[in-house]
Amino acid sequence: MHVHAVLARGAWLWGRGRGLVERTAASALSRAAGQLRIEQTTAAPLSSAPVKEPGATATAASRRKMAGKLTTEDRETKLQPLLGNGWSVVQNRDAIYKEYLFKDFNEAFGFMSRTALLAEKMDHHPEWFNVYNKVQVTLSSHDVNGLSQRDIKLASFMDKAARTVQDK
Ligand SMILES: C[C@H](O)[C@H](O)[C@H]1CNC2=NC(N)=NC(=O)C2=N1
Repeated sequence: MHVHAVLARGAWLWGRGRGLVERTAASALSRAAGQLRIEQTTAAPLSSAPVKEPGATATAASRRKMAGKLTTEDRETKLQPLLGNGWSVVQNRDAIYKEYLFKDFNEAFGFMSRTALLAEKMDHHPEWFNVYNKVQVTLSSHDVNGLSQRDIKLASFMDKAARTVQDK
């Protein structure tokens, strides 16, 4: 083969090789994107699943009561245990506050991820602030402008989630 023909064939093969690499990379990317879409599709029903609240089988009257502000009795029986576990009542607002400290960002974010899943299911979201290993949380129910049973439930869950990620 003439030297030019060899060079031309070499260049053609090189171009083909590059094309193959690019096509392989592109199909890997689209597979990854496809997986992402699948994950999003399968995750969607979970996040929009109806919430099974503890009061789901209660009467309409008791359901209304559960959704409302905590009563004085609730505050003694349900809020007190949280106040003995790092939560404090916010000044000038019917809300509770706690600061969680983790080993690192990974632990803090794991805690936030676990919390986010329940928060979305409950349609009840924490006000929170994270820097590195610290998560500051305020809980209150905007619709009743104060503390409700939902804050007790979310606070208790967050304490459990924090212990779970810290034990790992
Ligand atoms: C429209 C929507 O259901 C409400 O805004 C939800 C969303 N998340 C919420 N989160 C909190 N913490 N309190 C609420 O009252 C509340 N209400």
